[in-house]
Amino acid sequence: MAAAPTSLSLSSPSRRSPALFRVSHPQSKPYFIRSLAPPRRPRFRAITASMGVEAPEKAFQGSSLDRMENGLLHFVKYHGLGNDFIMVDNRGSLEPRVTPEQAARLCDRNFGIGADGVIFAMPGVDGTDYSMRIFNSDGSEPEMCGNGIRCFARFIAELDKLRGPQSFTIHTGAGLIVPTIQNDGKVRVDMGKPVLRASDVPTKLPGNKDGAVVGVQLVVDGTEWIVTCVSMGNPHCITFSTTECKALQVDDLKLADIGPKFEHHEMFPSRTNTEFVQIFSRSHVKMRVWERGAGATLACGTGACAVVVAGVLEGHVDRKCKVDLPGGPLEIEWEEGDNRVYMTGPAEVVFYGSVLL
Ligand SMILES: N[C@@H](CCC[C@H](N)C(=O)O)C(=O)O
Repeated sequence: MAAAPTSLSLSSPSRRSPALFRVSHPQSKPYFIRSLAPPRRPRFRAITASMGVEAPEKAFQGSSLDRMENGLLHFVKYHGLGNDFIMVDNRGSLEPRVTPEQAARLCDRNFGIGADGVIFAMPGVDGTDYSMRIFNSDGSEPEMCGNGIRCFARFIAELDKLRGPQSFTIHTGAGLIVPTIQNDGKVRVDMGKPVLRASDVPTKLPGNKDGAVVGVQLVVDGTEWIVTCVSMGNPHCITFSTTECKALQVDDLKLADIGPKFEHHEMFPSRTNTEFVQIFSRSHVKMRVWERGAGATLACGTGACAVVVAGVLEGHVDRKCKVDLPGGPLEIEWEEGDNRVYMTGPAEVVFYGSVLL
């Protein structure tokens, strides 16, 4: 990303969203610099603010970028089924280069880059290849992120210039996670064993099945929802039905109304992610998610895993199941032999950029 640009073009001008500048150089792949919205927040400035859009070639002749290099954070924006992340190369330190407050500003879709979270690629600990930490778009720090870890694997492969199938051991807040980049570019992840004991999820709902909360009633906003609680390192509350409606039609839900009421419900001391699920068959479901700390997202990998675990426990689905999310499908398998959950899905680069913190 340090290569001197030879051309600059505006690719998506818009009044509300930040402009993307496509930067080309003969020796490198094209990359993008995102010009942020006018600097209403003083510590978060647009690096291209002084560059005239009308005369980009001239603006780039000078050393304005060089002079700004010190305060710049280089990043790559990735997404997994539309669940999008600002990926930061943090391999030099176990201390994130961005504070939770800065992360929330970077994730802002109007005043920042726009993302569901900021992910840091850090040195490994306890013999692992790498460590992953993540801040949600509200600045809170979750233990794990399923779509994020697929992006993480592709990001690491890109940083280390690795081609073809690769496996990594990643230390996360949810323990050891192992993503494998397949020949087709998709990433299959060993997501570990689901945690079901109520106090470990955590939920204050009383366990009704070997300490797990499976298909119990929870009143939210005056409706009796039937819920199952699963942790994939991070907490999930999954619902397929209410006492009045045996089969949810998820497109009918007012997610922005009901989602926060689950997230902040007193039964979830660490807040919760919530998945609303519609069953098509024993091997195919559709879900919408309200994420803790990020709101409605287009996909949630840990959520899709938790949905299949909950679906098996409630007797709705088989252990191998396709989960449709607003951003696309994930293949999930909860293996009987080792009790581990495996997730397979895509991870893609969106653009490369730099921003002044
Ligand atoms: N989108 C993620 C989950 C990110 C963390 C979540 N918001 C939480 O706070 O637990 C995924 O793909 O798993």
